[in-house]
Amino acid sequence: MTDPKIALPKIALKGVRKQFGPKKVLNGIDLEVGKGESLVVIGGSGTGKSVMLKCILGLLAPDAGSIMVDGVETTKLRTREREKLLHKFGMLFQGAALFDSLKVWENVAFGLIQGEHMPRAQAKEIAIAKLGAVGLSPDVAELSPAELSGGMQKRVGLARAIADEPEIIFFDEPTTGLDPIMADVINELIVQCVKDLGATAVTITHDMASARKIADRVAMIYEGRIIWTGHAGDIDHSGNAHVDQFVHGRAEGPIKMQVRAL
Ligand SMILES: Nc1ncnc2c1ncn2[C@@H]1O[C@H](COP(=O)(O)OP(=O)(O)OP(=O)(O)O)[C@@H](O)[C@H]1O
Repeated sequence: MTDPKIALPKIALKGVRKQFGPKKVLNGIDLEVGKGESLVVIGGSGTGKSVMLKCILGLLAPDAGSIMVDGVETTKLRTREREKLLHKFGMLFQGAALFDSLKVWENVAFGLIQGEHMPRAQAKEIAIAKLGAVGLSPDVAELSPAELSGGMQKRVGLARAIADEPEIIFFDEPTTGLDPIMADVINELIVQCVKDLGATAVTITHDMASARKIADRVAMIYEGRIIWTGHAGDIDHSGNAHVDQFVHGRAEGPIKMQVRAL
């Protein structure tokens, strides 16, 4: 008999809804991410990609629906259980979100020292090793984030995201603000780090070059629902007019952009 756990998705969302006042942002999200899979979520600005990630992390409570991680329902967890769950996650935020008051290595080691109460010397050793994994030399460890270029800051953010060797990593717009070559370097590092860790990855991005490089599978969100999922190699012949328009960046098509300020 096969073990049912083998087929268990790492993350499974079913009927997830979230609205702010009258504004319905998530309208019944159904999505599964397999263990060790790299899923890229694409979709226009303001379609709810970040809200979806925040719901998975428990930073926002969905109004309805189920979110399972490793087969465990997470929407009703108590604080302590949620803290335990959060140890499974690493996150690379849009804009890297580093603390300028801390040195680079202290940023990387932040979760190890604060979350796991690891001694500073040991955490520093790990931080320097993780900086090495993203191509930064030990002398960078002593600098302040303000002294680094945008690409280097992203590398530091990536080193921080992997420092704790998380099972799941979220990447929120990892290439925003980078030139195309540095974006490609970051994409390659993401692929390498995720592979080395054997982690499950969920990336949200508008950058199709990044999606093509990072994704095993792509999901498109539109009007609060996942309207298409498919293998990364299928995005150019998805058979879905919304995906086609987005992937090729056409102004004309079924997706109507809000051009006036709200
Ligand atoms: N805490 C909040 N309170 C009220 N509205 C919110 C809140 N968080 C998000 N929203 C709204 O939800 C909608 C979706 O936001 P979200 O940040 O998820 O979009 P996104 O798809 O990640 O966009 P982008 O690609 O531009 O980052 C937006 O209209 C936003 O204003």
